[in-house]
Amino acid sequence: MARPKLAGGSQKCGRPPGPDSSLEPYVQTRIFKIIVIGDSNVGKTCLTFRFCGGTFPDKTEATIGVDFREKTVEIEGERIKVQVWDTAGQERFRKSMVEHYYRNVHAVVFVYDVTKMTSFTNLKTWIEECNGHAVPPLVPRVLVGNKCDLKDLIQVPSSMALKFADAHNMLLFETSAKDPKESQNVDAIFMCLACRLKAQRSLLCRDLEGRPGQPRRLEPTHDANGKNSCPC
Ligand SMILES: Nc1nc2c(ncn2[C@@H]2O[C@H](COP(=O)(O)OP(=O)(O)OP(=O)(O)O)[C@@H](O)[C@H]2O)c(=O)[nH]1
Ligand SMILES: [Mg+2]
Repeated sequence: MARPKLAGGSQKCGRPPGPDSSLEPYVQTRIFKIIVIGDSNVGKTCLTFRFCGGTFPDKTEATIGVDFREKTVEIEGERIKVQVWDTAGQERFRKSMVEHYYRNVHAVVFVYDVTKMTSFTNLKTWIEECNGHAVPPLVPRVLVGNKCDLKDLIQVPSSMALKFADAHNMLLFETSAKDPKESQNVDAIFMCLACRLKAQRSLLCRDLEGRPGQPRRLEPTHDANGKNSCPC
């Protein structure tokens, strides 16, 4: 079984101390660890394939343990490595790995299959598992209904999914890993999370840089036009 390369610990602000402060700033690529969770067969592997590789795989097999995929994206001039953990949906292929999934996670994507009601009702179990691993409330979560291309087979109405997403403070994306016309929508899932994380971590850095004993205030980041820089 693949041993996970553990992410985290590399999100430093500023630059390391150096002998010559006139040198170019040392640029460290930040890594955001995003885990993709949900029942077996909902399309987690295909969604991560679509985002990281831009294609829909001809054939997939049940994921064993975890598969890692990566994509480097640029947000407001900063290169960020999005490290996607494609987890196993089948209990027997995930049980020894669960602790690794949640350790130092930065964001969580919950996936269900819009053509399979049980994959939607099982979401509460996945959320319980996530909560049981003490994932901090600041870690953003999104809900993804996959296989929207199978229009005649839809069992989970959008209204029901939206209500659930609202109740759990998540954004909802309904999409298809298979339909190439949906590829931007698939990208948006991960880009939205990366933008949020970047914004959050800028606040955190600014907060940590505050002088000890000084009052600290967290404010949203804005671009040059004064707009909030997150697209979602
Ligand atoms: N029609 C359609 N089929 C899809 C879509 N996404 C995935 N599939 C199919 O669904 C099946 C399961 O996809 P996977 O991505 O392997 O599912 P998984 O969630 O990774 O499953 P586990 O690894 O067992 O947890 C495959 O036959 C895919 O071809 C989609 O958007 N539309
Ligand atoms: Mg898989």
